[in-house]
This record gives sequence, C-alpha cells and structure tokens, in this order.
Amino acid sequence: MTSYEQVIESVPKGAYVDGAWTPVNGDASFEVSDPGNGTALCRVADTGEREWDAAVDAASAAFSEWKLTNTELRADLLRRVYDAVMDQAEDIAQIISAEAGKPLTEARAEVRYGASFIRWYSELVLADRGDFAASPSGEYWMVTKKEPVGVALLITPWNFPFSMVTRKLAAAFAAGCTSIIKPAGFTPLSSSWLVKIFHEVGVPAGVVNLLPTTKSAAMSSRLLKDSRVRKVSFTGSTPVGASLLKGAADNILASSMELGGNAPFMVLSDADLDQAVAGALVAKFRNAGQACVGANRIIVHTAVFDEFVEKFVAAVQQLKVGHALEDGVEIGPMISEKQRVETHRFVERGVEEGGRLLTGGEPIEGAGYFYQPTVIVDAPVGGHLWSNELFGPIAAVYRTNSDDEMIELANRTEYGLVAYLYGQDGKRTMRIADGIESGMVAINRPIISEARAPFGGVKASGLGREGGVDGLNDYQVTKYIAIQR
Ligand SMILES: NC(=O)c1ccc[n+]([C@@H]2O[C@H](COP(=O)([O-])OP(=O)(O)OC[C@H]3O[C@@H](n4cnc5c(N)ncnc54)[C@H](O)[C@@H]3O)[C@@H](O)[C@H]2O)c1
Ligand SMILES: O=C[C@H](O)CS(=O)(=O)O
Repeated sequence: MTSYEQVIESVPKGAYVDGAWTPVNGDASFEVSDPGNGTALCRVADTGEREWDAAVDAASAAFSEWKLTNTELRADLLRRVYDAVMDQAEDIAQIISAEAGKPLTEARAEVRYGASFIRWYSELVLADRGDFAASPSGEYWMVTKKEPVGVALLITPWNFPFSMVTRKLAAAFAAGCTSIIKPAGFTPLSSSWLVKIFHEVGVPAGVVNLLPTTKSAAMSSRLLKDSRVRKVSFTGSTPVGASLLKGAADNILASSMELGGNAPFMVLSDADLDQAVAGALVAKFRNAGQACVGANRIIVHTAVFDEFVEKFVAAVQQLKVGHALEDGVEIGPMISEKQRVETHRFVERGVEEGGRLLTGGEPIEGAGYFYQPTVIVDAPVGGHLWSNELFGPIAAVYRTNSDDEMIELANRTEYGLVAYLYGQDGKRTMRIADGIESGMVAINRPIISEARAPFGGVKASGLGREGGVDGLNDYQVTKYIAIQR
C-alpha cells in the first residue's frame, strides 16, 4: 500500500459524538473519493437526526462545565493539539491531497496554516481580558467580562478541508464554547483526523463533536431551530450563507459568515511586472483556482497590459498539471466532474461574449477532473466571467486606463473579500487600497492569510472575522456588571 492509503485506512470513518466514534453502517454511509483519479477512498458515516440530536445533547451538557474551565487548561490542551498536528503533519497533508486533490506541497502549507490558528488561540486565550472602571458619577463600579457564546455549529467547505475547520474550532474551543462540526461531504477525512487528535489529548466528552452527512440542509435546518445552539459559523458559498442566516434569524443566533469572493488583482503602470506575474500565478491558480481569495478579475493598466499578458501567458503554460502526489505538480483537479463542467461552461460563456482564449480552455481527458490552466482577454466588463466567482483555473484579464477607473472597476461587484494591488508607489497604492470595498487588501503579496490577522469580507462576502483577536471575540459575549460602591 502507498502511504496515503495506509493513512486513509487509519482515519476514523464514523461520527464523533459525546467523546465516542460511532460505527459506519453500510446503508447509512457515503463514499469519499480521490478527485485526482476518481477512485473510491473509503466510506464515511452518513449521520441523521438521531446523531444530530445526540450531538446537541452532548455539546449542551458539556457546555455547562466547559464554560467554567480556566484559560490555562484550554491553552494547554490547544497546545497539545498543535504539537500533535505538527508531529502528524505529513499524514494530514496526505489526507488533504487524497480527498481534495490538492497538490502535496499546497496541502503541507495548508496544514501549517491550519495549525497556526491552534497555536495562536492557545496563546491569545491567556491574554483575554475584561475591563474595570468607576462609573462617571463615581457611585458604582463598571465591570465587563467575556463569556463563551455557547454551543457552536461549525459548517465548513471542501477547498481547505483542514484549515477551515481549525480556523473555527480553535477559536470556539479557546473561548469556552462546545462545537458541532459539519464538514463538506467531499472532504470529511481531514476533520476526522483533527477530531481524533482532540480526542487523544484528552478533551472532555461533548466539547467537540463531528457529524459527517450528505443531508446538510436538513441537518442545519434542524439544528438552527434547537434553542440550545447559540452560534453558527459557516464557510462556503454566498447563497448557502444567506439561507443559513435566514434560519439563524428565527433563533437570533450569533452568526459568522465566510462567503464567496470575486477578487480584483490590480496591476498599476509602475508595477514590477515579474513580481506581478509571479503573484498572479499564486493568487489565481492556488488550489487550481478553487479558493475564496482567488484572483477572479485581473485588471491591468493599459501602459503595461501587453507586456504583462505576454509574461503571464508564458508562465501559465509552464504550470504542471497532475495528481496531487506526483512530484512537481502545481495544478490539481477540480473537486468533481460537476465543478469541471461548470468551469468549462464559464470559458464557453466568456468566449461567446467576446473573450479571446490565449491558452487552455479545455477539460483534460483521462482519469480525474483536470482542466487546462486558462487565460482569457477581452471578455466584457460586467459580463459572465466578471460577475461570477469562477472557482477554477480560469484567468480573465481586463484592461484599464487609470487608477480611478481601477478603483471603480474593482468595486463593481457585490462581493468584497480581498483585493490584490501591485505597484511601486506607496502613496498611490494606499490611495487605491483606501478606495477598495473589501475586508482585506494585499499590496505586492499574493497570500496574506495569517492566524494573527482578521480574515473576512464585506458585502456579499460575509460577516465576522476569523483569526486575529476578532476571531476569538466572535465566539464570546460581553457581560456588563454594575456594582454599587
Ligand atoms: N470566505 C472564506 O473564508 C471562504 C473559504 C473557503 C470557501 N469559501 C467559499 O465556499 C464556496 C466553495 O465551497 P463549497 O462548494 O463547499 O460551498 P457550499 O456552500 O456548497 O458548501 C459549504 C458547506 O456547506 C454545506 N452546505 C451546502 N448546502 C447547505 C445548506 N443548504 N445548508 C447547510 N449546509 C449546506 C456543504 O456541505 C459544506 O459543508 C465558494 O463560494 C468559496 O468562495 C469561502
Ligand atoms: O479559500 C479559502 C481560504 O480562506 C483561503 S486562505 O487559505 O485563507 O488564503
């Protein structure tokens, strides 16, 4: 057996409820497969109402004690989880590559990134403080303290199947919440391995629960109606996020939404073009373009447009496409045949609307769901490619004539997650950064995600933040106590 088959074999395949793994019954299970070749990896428990209710029972019962634990205990347990994750990083990377198709080098990076949230919150929780002051009148003391919000439902996507879970779970755990994790059906194994580690370091039963299921809508609908659930934290598409917010409203649930993106990647006339091309390759083609922060619209100043496009196309044509575990592979598969068909449909629509294919533009025959890295120019501003989250290896490049027009174009979308800006003049780049409607702006960098920084969007890209101090506060409520002197 190859190493990842051995690792897959040792991943728990059941649900994890109240400190125990459930068995996997044949008829109540679903297949997990490798998108790099379409082969089945294993079958995983497909939970239903009985398990869902048991998980809420367990999380709710555990919360009454867990919320009273001291921050030193939570910090120590998180640090033990972090140390175990780093010790088992290669196994976890193999699992990510197997179930998500992500090239092993990127999967390793995801493990380090995901683990950094566990370490960050193990440190931050010890610094968490309230406030104390005399009232302005001097008649009483004003005390404020942070308390955990309660049982948290954590729903995560397939494209970063490990780090999107740790980004939520570590913060919820540090805050004193208990959690119910619902991973994406394509990629439940990374979460299972993480929960296995939480179990092995001795986290009390009910504090962390895991419910794989193919019945996501039914499950969230049921749990959002349960008054014992007090928080929903969702990472995924904007339409699903919107439907969850509607469900959360009935119970007035604290809600965090990490949703879709439509990032502009802006190249100014004074940009270092080699730096911009290298940045565009990463911002566009990381995870084969299946990233919320993916460069969805590459907007280039007319003064450097031809030179940028020539360099960029040449670099895209060098990208190595293949199975995640193949040496040197930079572009893995789409997560499914459906996703690949949607990707190709975007290319067809772009060309129908006047776009010009400079490279790629076709599915790749053979096993797995591979698509050629593609560059299109002359697609219309405001057209199909411009307006939709492409979520694939399609780079659409647009021309602009001025900085002011670049800001207007960048903001011409209902999304606002991240924006990328390449230019040498600091005053110019900061003026543009100030004008951009997004939660994050990257200047001369293609990746800015960092556990100590608040990650999140505005407009249709979401609510709340993950990482930084904001990420912990999103799992807390503030209590104000007035004490007569
Ligand atoms: N902002 C971020 O941090 C971030 C990060 C990663 C992915 N995303 C976004 O996620 C999307 C891709 O991920 P995806 O395809 O898994 O998204 P998705 O919305 O289809 O699914 C996300 C999760 O929600 C579950 N789900 C699906 N329908 C549901 C429903 N009706 N009720 C409850 N749960 C439901 C899925 O099983 C999965 O676990 C893209 O739009 C991407 O931009 C955003
Ligand atoms: O796509 C989802 C992730 O949030 C991207 S990143 O790993 O945080 O940059």
